[in-house]
Amino acid sequence: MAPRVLISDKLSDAAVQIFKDRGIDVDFQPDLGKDKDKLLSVIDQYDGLAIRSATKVTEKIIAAASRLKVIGRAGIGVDNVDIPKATARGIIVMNTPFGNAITTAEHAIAMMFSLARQIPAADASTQAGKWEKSGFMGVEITSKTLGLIGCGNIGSIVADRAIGLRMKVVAFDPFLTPERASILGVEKVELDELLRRADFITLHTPLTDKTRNIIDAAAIAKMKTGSYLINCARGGLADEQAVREALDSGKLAGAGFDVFVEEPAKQNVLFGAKNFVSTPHLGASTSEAQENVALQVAEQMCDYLLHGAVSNALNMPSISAEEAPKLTPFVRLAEQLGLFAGQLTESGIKTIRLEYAGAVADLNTRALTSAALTGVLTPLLQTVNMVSAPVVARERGIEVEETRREQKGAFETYIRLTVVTENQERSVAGTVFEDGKPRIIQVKGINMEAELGAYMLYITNEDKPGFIGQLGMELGNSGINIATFNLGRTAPGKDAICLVEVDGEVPQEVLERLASVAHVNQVKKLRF
Ligand SMILES: NC(=O)c1ccc[n+]([C@@H]2O[C@H](COP(=O)([O-])OP(=O)(O)OC[C@H]3O[C@@H](n4cnc5c(N)ncnc54)[C@H](O)[C@@H]3O)[C@@H](O)[C@H]2O)c1
Ligand SMILES: O=C(O)[C@H](O)COP(=O)(O)O
Repeated sequence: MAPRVLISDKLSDAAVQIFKDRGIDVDFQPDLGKDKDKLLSVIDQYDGLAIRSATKVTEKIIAAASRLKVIGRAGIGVDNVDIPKATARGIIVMNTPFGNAITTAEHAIAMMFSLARQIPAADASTQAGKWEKSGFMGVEITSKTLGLIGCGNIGSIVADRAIGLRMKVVAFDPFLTPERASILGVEKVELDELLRRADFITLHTPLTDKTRNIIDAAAIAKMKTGSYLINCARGGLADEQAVREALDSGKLAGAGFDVFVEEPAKQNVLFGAKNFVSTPHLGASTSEAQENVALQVAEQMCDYLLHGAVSNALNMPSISAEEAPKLTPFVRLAEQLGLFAGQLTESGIKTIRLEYAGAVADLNTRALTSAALTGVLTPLLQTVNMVSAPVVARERGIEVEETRREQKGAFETYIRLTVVTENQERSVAGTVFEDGKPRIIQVKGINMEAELGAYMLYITNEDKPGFIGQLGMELGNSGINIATFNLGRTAPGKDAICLVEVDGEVPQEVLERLASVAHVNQVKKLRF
């Protein structure tokens, strides 16, 4: 059955066409996202949800989204999605981090000019027939200092445009390296210095616990009298009440906001203040940007739903469409190794170690580790997947170690997974053969070569004559057909491991009989 996608926000038609062209069943309901109850009642019918900022993907929506695999945000900000809850449910959340960056940067620059020349107020006055030529004295932008708070994708485009306008640009961004600042031509400064020096301040950070109210009354007090504030990033970065007071007192000569604490902002403390310019979250609203983000989100969602390729996910390592076919058999192998070890593990896991040797070490090992963790954790928690497994492991205090090394030993490439518990350390290694099928090549240091079928028996025994015959007889007498049989041992007469693929479920009483066969130490059934 084709995957089903719901578009619940106003996205360009280009997205609908892409979903259709790629064989995905798509419902385009641009206003549905605003109706929480309606969304809640239909969300269980979809594998994918494409949104902008109007759809709020809350914990409740996620809990009801029993089929949902991917949430695609046609845009940048994902503060309308409960990412931890989506991650816990194994739902990928992806965005389009660059598609509307230029457009939003241009909006910030437009705000700056609007404020400097009071264009909206002058327009209203002129069209009202007042011709107040002396009432709208402006300021020049050339040679003024622009203070960027946040110098990522959008902030750096704003910097580039401002430098082109002959402004001096200073930036506060703890993650901006001096090298990057120098490439951009901006001066990296601390926040207090920025507040003190800037004539125009523009906000370009996400809304986090650290950035909420980054411009509050105390910050405004440090700003130059007569400076200007622009917020085209997120409502809540500036304290709206404090900004209103600063506009009223003249501390701020103007403020331009595209975003508000509460949206849609039908009423706001800032409305009506002198030289306050506002737009209704239009930062990304150009036809170019909307086409970009719609195309990109639709392509990304299709790639994931149809091929497992992951790009721009916020809660999962990327897997490109090119690497997905190469990676897929190793993902399967990593998961099988994890399932193998997970089913044999009965006490609390302290550490999971992954060793990638040979060519596999050059693949996307973060994705492979996520797959291996999924396998280990699945016997404990049925609902875990590649998105949620790393988080679940971290929450449970499991240490995950990854090493990569040159090829060593008989196989060109392999993955070894070791599970360390309170009581023991158990390792299992595997590779992918030419036929693309995963094989187990070593269990607890014992070499073998086994394909894993749906029903397996894992038997540890002493290597003594007659064991195989007796095992075969017990299974035969119980009507259980052996599909494949693989043996390995440390040395003749010593510890041995037997992996048997059978054609169906092995009942408990048969397991007990097998466990009582001479020289058998342990019998376990495994499912793959
Ligand atoms: N108005 C709109 O329509 C619109 C459109 C697109 C994006 N946005 C918003 O613009 C903002 C910036 O987007 P972006 O694509 O540039 O994001 P980005 O992740 O590329 O850049 C954000 C920058 O903020 C910096 N940062 C994080 N915490 C900080 C802190 N405490 N102090 C200073 N800097 C900090 C980061 O290091 C990063 O460089 C986001 O909030 C996004 O949601 C708004
Ligand atoms: O984060 C974003 O991409 C912007 O806020 C744009 O939001 P919108 O897609 O709802 O216009």
